[in-house]
Amino acid sequence: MDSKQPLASIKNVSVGYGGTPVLTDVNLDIYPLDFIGVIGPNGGGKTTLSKVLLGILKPYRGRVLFPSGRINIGYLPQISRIDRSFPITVKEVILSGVSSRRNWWKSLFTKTEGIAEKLLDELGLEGYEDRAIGQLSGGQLQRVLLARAIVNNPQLLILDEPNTFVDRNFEAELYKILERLNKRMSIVLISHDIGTISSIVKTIACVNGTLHYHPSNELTEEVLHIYNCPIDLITHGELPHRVLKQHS
Ligand SMILES: Nc1ncnc2c1ncn2[C@@H]1O[C@H](COP(=O)(O)OP(=O)(O)OP(=O)(O)O)[C@@H](O)[C@H]1O
Repeated sequence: MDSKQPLASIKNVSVGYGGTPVLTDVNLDIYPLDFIGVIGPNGGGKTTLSKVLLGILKPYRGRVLFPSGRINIGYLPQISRIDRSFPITVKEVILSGVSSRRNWWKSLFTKTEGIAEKLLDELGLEGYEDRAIGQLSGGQLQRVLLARAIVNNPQLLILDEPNTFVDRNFEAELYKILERLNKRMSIVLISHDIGTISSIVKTIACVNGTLHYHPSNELTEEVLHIYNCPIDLITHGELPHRVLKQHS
């Protein structure tokens, strides 16, 4: 694949809800094997950015282009949006991702046998395929949702706050998994946890009504100020710790 050609290209996009823009004049190119951390204050438009990439929201102005042709995009939604009482097994959740971007008749003839088990092995959840999702811990459910997001072997994986509700151990494991996946797919990682993500992402986008792209993973207070990205960086010991400013 030509790494000079973006997989996805957001061009001068303005988008929002009910005619009111949330994001204005956004530009972003996503290249093969990019790993972009998306940060910004609550309500700044991070999830809206992912919806416009996924084609769920249509821009008021501008366009989202896929210069190298149509691509598969995997999506890990915020876990808080998942109804855990829904009676569905781990395997059913993972396989529900298989047909979502294919024609129904194609999916009927696609060999799915063993795919869920293979992904569960890869993510350290072997033997969990027949469990109901209500019987999983937050970290286990995140892994299952990640398996669903990558079941189509996407070129681009978008994760919306995957570190919410997970403990520190799983968080470290998740980042290792993402580093491994990044060898075969581009990743867009939305997170409040700027201190931690800045050590694994390659570049950063600050989203706060518009988007400022920072072509490295090093962020200082000064850079955040220039980008008008109201996030405080506070250092605790070795790991930079972060606190988001409240809505004004
Ligand atoms: N379906 C919707 N209808 C109307 N307004 C919405 C809808 N979804 C989001 N919004 C509004 O759009 C703005 C941006 O929301 P979005 O979820 O993109 O922000 P975010 O940066 O992801 O926030 P957070 O960090 O809290 O997840 C917010 O003001 C939100 O209230």
